[in-house]
This record gives sequence, C-alpha cells and structure tokens, in this order.
Amino acid sequence: MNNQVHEIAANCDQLPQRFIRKRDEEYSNIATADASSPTNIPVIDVSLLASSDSELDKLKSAIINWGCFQAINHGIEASFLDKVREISKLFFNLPAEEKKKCLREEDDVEGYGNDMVFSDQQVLDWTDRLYIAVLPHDQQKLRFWPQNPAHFREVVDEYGSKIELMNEVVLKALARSLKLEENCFLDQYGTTSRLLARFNYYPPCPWSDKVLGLKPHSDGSAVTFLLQDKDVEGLQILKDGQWFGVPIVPNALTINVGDQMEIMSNGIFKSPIHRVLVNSKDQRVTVAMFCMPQTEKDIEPVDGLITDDMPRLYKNVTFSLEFYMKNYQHGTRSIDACKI
Ligand SMILES: O=C(O)CCC(=O)C(=O)O
Ligand SMILES: [Fe+2]
Repeated sequence: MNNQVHEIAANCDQLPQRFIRKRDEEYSNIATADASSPTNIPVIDVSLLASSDSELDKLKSAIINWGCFQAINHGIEASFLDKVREISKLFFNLPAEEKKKCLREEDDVEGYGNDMVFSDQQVLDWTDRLYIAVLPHDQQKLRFWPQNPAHFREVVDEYGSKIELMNEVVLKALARSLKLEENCFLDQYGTTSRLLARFNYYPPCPWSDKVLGLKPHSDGSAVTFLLQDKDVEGLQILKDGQWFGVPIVPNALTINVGDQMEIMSNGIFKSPIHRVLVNSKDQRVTVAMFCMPQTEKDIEPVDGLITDDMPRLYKNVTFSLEFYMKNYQHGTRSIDACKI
C-alpha cells in the first residue's frame, strides 16, 4: 500500500516521480479558457423543474452543452450541507493512524486510501479519498466507515436519503425534457438506487502545476452530485476543446451526468470529461455522490430514443465499479468499451 498523499505532502521536499503529470497523455492540445472570463455553467432552479417548461428546456440544454449544471433551490438546507463538509474535514484532518482504521483492502475499491495501482507507468493523483457504498443499506461495509467523528454515519445516511430523493427529481426531469415517459430512466434503476460516496481530500501541493488532483475522466455513475469546497476551486470541465473552471456557487450542488446516463440516453446526454487542479497553499475537500442503477442490472438506451435517424449507439451493459476503475487508471474510458 502506498503512503497517503497527505503524509507525502507533509514529509517530502521533492515531488515523487509517480505524481508528475504526463501532459502528452492528457489532452495536451487542449487550451484552458481564459481564467478571467467567467464560466457560464448553467444555474438551474430545481424547485421549478416540476412546473416550468422553460426551466426544463434550460436543463436539457445545460446537459447537452455542458453535461452539468449548478443546482440551486434543491431543498437541502445550507446548514446541513455545512455539516457534510464538516464531517469530511474532521475525518481527513485526523491523525494518520486514526484514518487508517478505514484503510482500503488490497482488492477492494471501498475504504480510505489513494489510487489503486494497476501498472508502474500509472500517474498518481494528488488526492486521498474515502470511498463507501451508502445505498442500498444492506450493502454498506461498515468496517470502512469512520467511527470518528462520532456523527459521521448519521450525517452520511441522512445525506444519502436526501440525495436519493433529488436523484429521482433530476431523472424524471431529464426524461421529461426529452419528451419521454418520466420514469424511463428510473425504471432502469431496479427497486433501489445504488449510491456511492467519495470524499475527496486534496492536500496543498508546492508543485501544483506538475500534478493533478484527479486525471481527466468521466464518471461511471448515471448522475453525480458534487458538494464543492466552500472556498477553494479546482474542478475543470472539458467543453468544445477547452477546460473551463467550475465556479463555487454558494449552497449549490454541482450536478453532472455520468457514463450510464450517456448510455441510457443513447448519447444525447454526454458524460462530461473533467479533471481537478490542486492548490499550492490550501487544502480542498469535496464530496461526490454517485447515483446509479443496481450493480446486477443491465442498462441500455431507452427505446424511445432509438430511431432510423438515431440508431442505437451502445450495447446492453452491466457497469461494474471494477470495470470502471481499471479503465480510469489505464487512462481509457469505460464508455468507449460500451459502444456498438
Ligand atoms: O473534487 C472535485 O471537484 C471533483 C471530484 C470528481 O470528479 C470525482 O470524485 O469523480
Ligand atoms: Fe468525477
């Protein structure tokens, strides 16, 4: 097992080779949009999605053009989001020995740790993370759940229930925005959602221009709900051949579709490629909630989206986490393996 990035950051005076980005492998021809020009990632009022056709159109164009949006008026109290941020920071700022009680095991993707290493060439991400299954409840592996802070489990369970409800609202709205029956995406979920939480901790890095917090990737979820750090930005999204910074919008959740939504929508909704830059002075903590169908469920493009003009683009697939992770660490995209 590697040392955690937190310890490496605290103890080394030279950047270990394994973290140095290989720019020729990561979309090197892509420009970064001028940092001074504001990024117009659409802001969607979730409370209007059930009643307003214009908000629904805005949602559709946000997902088609950006693959993501900033969700406001989503019904989760700002004070509760602060609690989620608080337990995350409390955990990551515990002594290393305490955090290691939740350490990922050799062949498991869940737990506390850094990248799973599949090859010597793999460039490592400048991040430590805690990855846990939150729903369905009977799939929680409590040995990976922190006992400290003491209210961690209670807060995460409550957050999971709230995100599950919002996921239903978003999935129904996405279906209606395409003039489809509103349950057509939800029906592919099976009887319960699968919800994975990833708590991301990016320590400050003196060599911030040489590393990435997360390499370019798209998410393996159907929908991802990201709670950004309150103060420190870092997420960038790829659009029209340029990287755009995703600003912090107070009390918003940043929502993006993942590979499974790209498949279910037969490619109309594109799972956006994104990456994370790290900060030279400040730590950054984010919480990503990945919502997706049950593991054993096959997913496929919705019938209504397959026409003579728009042939079926993806096979029936079961999108396992292991399949996704292997592709990520090899720098390939799982979604490409799902294309017909
Ligand atoms: O930390 C972030 O801003 C993004 C995290 C992310 O992309 C992920 O966990 O998949
Ligand atoms: Fe992501």
